[in-house]
Amino acid sequence: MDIVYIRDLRVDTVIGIFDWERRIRQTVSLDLEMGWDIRAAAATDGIETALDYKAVGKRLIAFIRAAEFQLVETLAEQAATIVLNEFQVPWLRLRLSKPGALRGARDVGVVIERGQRA
Ligand SMILES: Nc1nc2c(c(=O)[nH]1)N=C([C@H](O)[C@@H](O)CO)CN2
Repeated sequence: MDIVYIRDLRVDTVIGIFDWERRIRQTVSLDLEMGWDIRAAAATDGIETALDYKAVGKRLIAFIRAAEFQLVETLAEQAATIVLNEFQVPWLRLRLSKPGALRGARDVGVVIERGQRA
């Protein structure tokens, strides 16, 4: 299975378990690897058979901007569901990072894999 990816998609959102976090917007970063056979797109040189990473990115930006979850787990899971269901992606690996959330660490977060990898 080939992979179409998006790296370090940064979006401001309401995220966190503490009262002060409910009153501000914080930046999260998303890395996304999506299983996709790219041969048809390469053979035709047409976007019709490609997995359009711009369309995926725009959809996720809109969703994450409007979200108000407490946990990175919830945001990651729901973002993954959107990609699987709306873009016919059979498998994905998604890293959701929250930069600066833990003093001394660059970022924290979750990595999930969903779907069936061919
Ligand atoms: N597994 C998780 N642990 C923690 C989360 C989370 O979303 N998932 N969130 C927080 C706080 O919101 C923290 O990011 C504030 O700095 C703590 N632990």
